[in-house]
Amino acid sequence: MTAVLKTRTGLALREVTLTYPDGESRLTALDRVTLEVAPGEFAAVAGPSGSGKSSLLAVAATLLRPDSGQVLIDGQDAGELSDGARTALRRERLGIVFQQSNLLASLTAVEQLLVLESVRGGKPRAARERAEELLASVGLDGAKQRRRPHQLSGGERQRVNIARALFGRPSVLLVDEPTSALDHERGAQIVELLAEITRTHGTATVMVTHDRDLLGRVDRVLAMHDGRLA
Ligand SMILES: Nc1ncnc2c1ncn2[C@@H]1O[C@H](COP(=O)(O)OP(=O)(O)OP(=O)(O)O)[C@@H](O)[C@H]1O
Repeated sequence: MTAVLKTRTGLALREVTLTYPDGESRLTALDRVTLEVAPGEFAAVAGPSGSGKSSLLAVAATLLRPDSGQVLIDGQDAGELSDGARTALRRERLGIVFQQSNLLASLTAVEQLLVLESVRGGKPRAARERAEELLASVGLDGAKQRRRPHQLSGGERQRVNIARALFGRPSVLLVDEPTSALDHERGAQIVELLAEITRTHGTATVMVTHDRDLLGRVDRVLAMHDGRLA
């Protein structure tokens, strides 16, 4: 597989404000949020329910356009791109792990990764090897790589999600509540895995969580309250 050379500077949000319609007025979900996460840095955004954590992730993922402010991925201002260019930026530079596992029920673990490659049009054999290596690196090997989602545990499904997010060699890895469906020990293992991935893959990683017990392994904790970062 030809590696795409990427200039990596990570993620930056500058004075980002996001509002939602709220009856006659608007609700401010993000209030002038500024944040930088460097390559190889593991940051957590923690805060109570409704404080704006998922909104922050959606804006960083370029899935929601802020009312004002800038979102920069490896220095590229997402707001200045066409829809097509923004989709390409997302595909080439972002890895996103959503709260709900959105694995496809009919596909095996390894196929969950390969389905992305069929979209990208790379070489099938190299892609399969890379998919198998990535799954092994997140702790799924052998027969488990050939299982479908319902034949895997919640923690194993989350590992497939993470491997899938890494498949496109993202610069920025965005992870929403990765441990919400897991017990404490398995949750801690997933956070440990994300810390290791951040180091070995050099991603700028942002994990959203409301579980303060899981913050021991991160480099930086950003506290979110009422749409603001402390
Ligand atoms: N699509 C929407 N339309 C209107 N208001 C919304 C929408 N999505 C979120 N909100 C509101 O924006 C605020 C921030 O929500 P957000 O989901 O970002 O918080 P959160 O910190 O992720 O919460 P949780 O931990 O419960 O997932 C909340 O007041 C929420 O009710």
